[in-house]
Amino acid sequence: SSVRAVVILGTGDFSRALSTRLVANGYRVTMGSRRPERRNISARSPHLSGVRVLGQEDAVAESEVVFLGIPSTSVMETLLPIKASLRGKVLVDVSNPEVMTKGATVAELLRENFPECDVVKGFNTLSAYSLESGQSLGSMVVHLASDSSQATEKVAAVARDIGLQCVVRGGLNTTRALEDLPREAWGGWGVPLLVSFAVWLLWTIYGTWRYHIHKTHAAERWPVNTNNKIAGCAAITLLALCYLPGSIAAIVQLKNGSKHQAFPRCLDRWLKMRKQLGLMALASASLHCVLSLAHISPAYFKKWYDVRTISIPANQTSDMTFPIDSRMNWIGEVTVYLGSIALLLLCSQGVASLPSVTERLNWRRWWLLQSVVGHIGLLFAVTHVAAKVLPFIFSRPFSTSVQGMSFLSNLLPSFTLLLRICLLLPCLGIPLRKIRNGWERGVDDEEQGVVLDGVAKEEDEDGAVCRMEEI
Ligand SMILES: NC(=O)C1=CN([C@@H]2O[C@H](COP(=O)(O)OP(=O)(O)OC[C@H]3O[C@@H](n4cnc5c(N)ncnc54)[C@H](OP(=O)(O)O)[C@@H]3O)[C@@H](O)[C@H]2O)C=CC1
Ligand SMILES: [Cu+2]
Repeated sequence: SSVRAVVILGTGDFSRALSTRLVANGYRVTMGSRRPERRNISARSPHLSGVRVLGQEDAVAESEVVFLGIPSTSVMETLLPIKASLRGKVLVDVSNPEVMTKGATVAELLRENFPECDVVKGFNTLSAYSLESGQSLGSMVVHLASDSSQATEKVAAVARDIGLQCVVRGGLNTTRALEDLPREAWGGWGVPLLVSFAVWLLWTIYGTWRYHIHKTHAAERWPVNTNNKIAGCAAITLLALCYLPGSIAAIVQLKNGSKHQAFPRCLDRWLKMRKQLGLMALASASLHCVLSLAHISPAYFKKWYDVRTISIPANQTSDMTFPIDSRMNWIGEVTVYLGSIALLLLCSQGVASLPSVTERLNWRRWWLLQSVVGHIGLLFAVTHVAAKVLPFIFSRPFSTSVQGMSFLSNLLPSFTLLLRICLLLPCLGIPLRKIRNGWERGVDDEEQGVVLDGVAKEEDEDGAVCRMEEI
């Protein structure tokens, strides 16, 4: 069914944005207003020419599909007086309540009060701004909920006509969840942000104590010099926190002798936070890189440079020029190199985590990027920090090295890496693969039909879905 005419009640931001898209796609749009004579919509924008504004009751006669672009609080007072003329219409509730309300949603109230109408809830997750200006409309998704599949299809057809994708969510009893969607402002970022903040705070406190109280560096070195160390430590800590839970999950599976048991709740939540933790690691590493570039010089990184000294004879009488060039020594070069590669690999992770890229990766490439490239990135990061510590570890008291931020910050990442290497050893790696191919301890092997030499059948491999805990 192709509805080529649409009615929109209200002349506000949402109504005008939706009209712009509809008009551009050849729809005849009629708006319903409380004061139609004062709403010269077609004069407001050249994109809205041809849009007619009528009184609310007159407007609804123009199409079967009526979008309710009015505040949720005035939906009932607007519609009840014109109930008779709404008979048989499809009412599209786009509202997001200003305040959280308990009890029935607007859509549910509409169903109750307008039994002769079909009610569809949707479009509320869009913003008027993106609707009006969105260039890549293909990636914009509308969620629809309704008790009537015909009504849903009519609204979905309109949405598809203006370049939107539709997700059908179910009946009107799911509208509460739909209204909560835009409210989930943190969208899975709440806990990871808190964790990142805690990691940063910890290193800030330690770094400030270490350099400005214990070592008496001048306070003016705090913003760049000290913060650079803090950012580096935070980055590698967050990176470790991103890859540690995958290995812990593997250990849990080995211990259970099965992959069919649920992980402990906290591990499960930790596994789901990895993307966000990885992105926070990337942000911290980028800051570390910028700050490093800002002050990389022999004055700050003595140990990384061949420092040239000149001696002037005491009885010098005439002017002399001394060319001084301080090149980086091999420690400096290697450290910067390893750090740069680590950042590069981390960036590739960041790009791969963009939804538009993730959607286009098949599971195998995704696994390669997230797990293989990710662990190589961790390896580079760990060796980058180790290159700062190891060359000097014997030339100064061990207790001094241990207190250093580089040494401390590398403990957890090294442990994470070591754990992963252990899991690659045949004695653990082979049982783990068997478990991930479905083998269970304590179940008759013949009954399971799993390849027992531990090498998964290659044909199984490509058909399988990516297993989250493998990363
Ligand atoms: N703006 C956005 O980004 C989005 C908005 N929505 C939803 O769309 C609906 C409209 O939002 P939006 O366009 O931003 O709001 P606006 O305040 O910009 O517009 C609301 C319009 O509703 C009409 N209206 C009818 N009755 C009343 C009343 N009692 N009080 C005030 N206005 C009334 C008015 O038109 P007139 O004066 O001509 O009668 C007014 O222009 C809301 O339910 C909102 O939750 C959903 C997704 C995104
Ligand atoms: Cu570094």
